[in-house]
Amino acid sequence: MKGEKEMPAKTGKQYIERVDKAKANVWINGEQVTGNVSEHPAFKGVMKTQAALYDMQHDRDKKDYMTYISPMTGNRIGTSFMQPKTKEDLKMRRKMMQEWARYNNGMMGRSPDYINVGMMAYGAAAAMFGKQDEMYARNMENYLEYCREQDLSLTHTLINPQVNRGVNTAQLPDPFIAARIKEKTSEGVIIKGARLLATQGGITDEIMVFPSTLLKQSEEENPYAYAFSIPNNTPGLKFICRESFDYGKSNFDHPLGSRFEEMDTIVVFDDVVVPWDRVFSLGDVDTCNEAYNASNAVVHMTHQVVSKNIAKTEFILGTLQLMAETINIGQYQHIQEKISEVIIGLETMKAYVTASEANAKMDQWGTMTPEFAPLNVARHYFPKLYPRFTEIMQLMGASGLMAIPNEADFHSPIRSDLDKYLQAANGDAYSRVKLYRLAWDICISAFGSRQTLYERFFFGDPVRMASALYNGYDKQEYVGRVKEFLNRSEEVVESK
Ligand SMILES: Cc1cc2nc3c(=O)[nH]c(=O)nc-3n(C[C@H](O)[C@H](O)[C@H](O)COP(=O)(O)OP(=O)(O)OC[C@H]3O[C@@H](n4cnc5c(N)ncnc54)[C@H](O)[C@@H]3O)c2cc1C
Ligand SMILES: O=C(O)Cc1ccc(O)c(O)c1
Repeated sequence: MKGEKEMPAKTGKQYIERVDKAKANVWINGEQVTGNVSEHPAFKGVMKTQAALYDMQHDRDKKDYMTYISPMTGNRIGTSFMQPKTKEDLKMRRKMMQEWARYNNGMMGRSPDYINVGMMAYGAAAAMFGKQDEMYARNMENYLEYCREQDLSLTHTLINPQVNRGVNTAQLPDPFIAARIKEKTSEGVIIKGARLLATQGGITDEIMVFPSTLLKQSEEENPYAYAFSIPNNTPGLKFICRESFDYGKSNFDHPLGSRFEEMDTIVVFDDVVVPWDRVFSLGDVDTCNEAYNASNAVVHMTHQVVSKNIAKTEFILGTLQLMAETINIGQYQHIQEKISEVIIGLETMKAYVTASEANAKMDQWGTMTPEFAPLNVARHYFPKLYPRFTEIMQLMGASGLMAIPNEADFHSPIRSDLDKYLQAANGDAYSRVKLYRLAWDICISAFGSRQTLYERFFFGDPVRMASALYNGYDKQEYVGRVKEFLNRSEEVVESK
């Protein structure tokens, strides 16, 4: 290992300057963002938060685990890019990811560590991309190094447009609805069509365009089989945003939406030229289908997800308990039972992560890899838990979730009414409304509803994921035990 050199792990300011300077083609509310994206009302809150995450890499008290020394360059870089070699490395990486997650209360699912750990795994497993052409393996390896040493932020897009899920992509009315390979030239590969749903689309440096839901092994699927990454400002690339859930309100009024609104974007490729050195796989259905699992990217990304969900559950638990204390409902048994459900969820998530780290093993790519089974179960379980958490918040909050005048009301002539009628057993009206506005932003607002949808779907369709779990799980040992038991009881009957 070389000695420690400069520190390219970037600061928040560098993050913002880089994204602003890139001037990606982002559309929102019928208009193209032409000025600095970080000053646009839809993005400025979340970019400020993301900048704060990057600044933690430079915090004197945190930098020893938020960053590490790159064995390749001696640079001090972000820990989420680290290839773990020991169980201690995994723990350090979790500590780093949870530091970020606790800052955003688990409300930013696509903080850059999510893709960084996936990219680390793809880069470590680069050899698997080189089956058809060694160049792809080299590209993958070089790209990981580039992301890591430049501390890039990445969005990603894996899903084809939701036009007709009853047919294969190739059978849609127009073969260029789902983004596909149009042409290969000396410059690179020309891609045309669209993909969904790039969260953080307009506020990152680059986009990773990887395969998702399994492609069928057939000639007609080949143009849809590819993996590449390009800068968000590549000519022809366009991000179409949904309406923003950051309405420009204060932190008091919209405590979460004003800070953590990540945005989701539809990605359009209008004859985008992907340079050859950014192509990791092309027309190779097999490699595309196996990349996610065989590289163990799925395992490392799930390690991030579950670590993040621990922070999110802690925050839900704290909010519920504070609500119970504020209006004095903690003594009722059903309230205790409901909060216990969240405690059980929290302890379960913690146990899954602990087990995955304790049973971690070195994989074939030289990466210390958490045990997948507990993490896999956690990623199936949380989409069921989280909607229940928000339901519990509604059931405990009741009218309190609607008796939430905003900050302007507290600075108006009706203040004395608010102080009198919205006071709480434990707290004045202002702090009680502040808390209940937070609860509203968790379980009712557009921001909160999107969080619930996110937890249900962000890792794939839960129905098909459950089928994959069912089909991949070895059940025969248990079937055998039952058969053995049934036979055993017959023997007892016969011998009587
Ligand atoms: C808030 C949010 C953020 C997201 N962020 C990202 C991101 O950053 N990057 C990214 O790439 N993706 C992202 N996604 C997309 C996510 O990966 C998909 O939502 C998920 O994979 C499900 O795919 P789909 O939305 O196309 O649903 P569909 O596949 O269209 O499913 C719609 C419904 O039809 C059913 N269905 C469809 N096909 C079948 C079938 N074959 N068998 C059984 N049932 C079927 C499903 O069960 C579901 O009920 C995000 C999604 C959300 C909601
Ligand atoms: O690949 C799939 O089908 C599901 C999937 C996995 C990881 C993601 O980040 C994502 O958005 C969707």
